[in-house]
Amino acid sequence: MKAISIGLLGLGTVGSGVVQIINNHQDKLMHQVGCPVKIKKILVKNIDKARDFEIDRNMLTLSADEIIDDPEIDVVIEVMGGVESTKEYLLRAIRNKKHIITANKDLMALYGSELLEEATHNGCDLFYEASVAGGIPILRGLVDGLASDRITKMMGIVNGTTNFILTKMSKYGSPYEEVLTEAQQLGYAESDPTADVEGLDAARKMAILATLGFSMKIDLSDVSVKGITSITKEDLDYSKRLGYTMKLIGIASRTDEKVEVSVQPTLLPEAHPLANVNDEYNAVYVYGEAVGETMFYGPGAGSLPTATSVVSDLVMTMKNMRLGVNGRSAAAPQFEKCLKKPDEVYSKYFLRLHVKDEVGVFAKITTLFAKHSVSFEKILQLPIKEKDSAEIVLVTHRASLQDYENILNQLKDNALVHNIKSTYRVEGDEA
Ligand SMILES: NC(=O)C1=CN([C@@H]2O[C@H](COP(=O)(O)OP(=O)(O)OC[C@H]3O[C@@H](n4cnc5c(N)ncnc54)[C@H](OP(=O)(O)O)[C@@H]3O)[C@@H](O)[C@H]2O)C=CC1
Ligand SMILES: N[C@@H](CC=O)C(=O)O
Repeated sequence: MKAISIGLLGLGTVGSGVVQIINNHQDKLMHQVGCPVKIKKILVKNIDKARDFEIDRNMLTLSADEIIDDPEIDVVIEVMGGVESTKEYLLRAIRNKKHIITANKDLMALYGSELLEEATHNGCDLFYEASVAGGIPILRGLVDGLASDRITKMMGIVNGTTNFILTKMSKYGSPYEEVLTEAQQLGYAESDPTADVEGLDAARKMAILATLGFSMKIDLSDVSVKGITSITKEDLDYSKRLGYTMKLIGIASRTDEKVEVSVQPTLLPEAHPLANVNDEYNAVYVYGEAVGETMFYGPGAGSLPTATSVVSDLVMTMKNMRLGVNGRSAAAPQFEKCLKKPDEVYSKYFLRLHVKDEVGVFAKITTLFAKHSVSFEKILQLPIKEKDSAEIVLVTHRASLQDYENILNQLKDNALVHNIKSTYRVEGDEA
């Protein structure tokens, strides 16, 4: 019985997990697909690098061509990262009739449709389950499990690194830099962690989720993004005091055929299930018109969890090979994209202001909000050390983004306001 031959691009955090699962689960794979699975070659950047697991050095190569042009290799697994040259490697591999499995959300968010089209054209599979939420089978859940439903909203934590950082900062008061280093050491962060902390990694995942969930081509540039770098200890303390937990939340919502996709630090009521998703764990709520509310939960990053998704894609590809039905992993988007305008996006907002400490200031601020029909759900007014200043911390009732941005602009120009310290979205009381 001929073994399925794999070429692996990358042997880092995810790649080493893939090797481990394929080697340790041979019996299970054999049972699932009816033939052995063998990794033939592995592309790395540095052959002499010390690795904390055993690997036959003869399997390692510095030349991608040895994998892409090898006619014996059936499936290319890409876990090296990068965009432009990685895209060229995968396009060439597809044209050489190799099936592709990738964990690369940077690539899929930017060039997913082009790669999927090329794969379909060449009768090849292209699966990318690990690109969103690591070990959680969310893409298959959307595309297969909820295939019969109309998805209206997806909301969740889709970046393990930032969830790890926010958990440690708010629960234990750990310093940001220290926890980021820990997340890097644990293999959760991207090679350049800026993508994690600036929200870009989560935005790529939300673009992929929204494209699949809404059958609409959502581009990365359609996602509004704010990361966690400006969150302060004071913000976390005030959030707690008001009964909230801060999380980096991605939302993709659709009303009629208009959509909003965003990633931003968000306050959730402490009892909200997403508020209790901690460390590197991810969770995504998916609301369907027929099914109602579903929640997908699990490890969002790390070697073996992510590799589990990669190898599950491999099993799917091999089953398709046995049935002779490869090349059907892409479904063309069904709907035209129409993004919501700021006056169609509604939320509550947390706002922290430093104002002049004088009689009547609070009433004047309230009046400014009231002019835009925005009222407050919670409010704290506190003296601060700075001379002549007071701090106001408030949470609004639901308001349109347009109204809220107009209010912020007026506050910036108001002589009573010394400083707008921070503002965050507040979610979680309604679907
Ligand atoms: N880490 C995680 O938890 C998750 C990661 N992902 C995605 O999986 C992919 C891999 O991530 P991860 O394993 O963490 O990354 P690592 O940095 O740990 O590993 C990258 C691997 O690719 C090799 N490599 C990188 N660039 C090149 C190049 N130009 N030529 C040849 N080899 C190269 C490296 O070689 P060498 O070993 O010699 O340095 C290394 O083995 C990324 O797309 C990431 O976004 C997805 C979900 C979760
Ligand atoms: N850096 C990513 C890895 C998985 O996609 C994360 O932290 O979620």
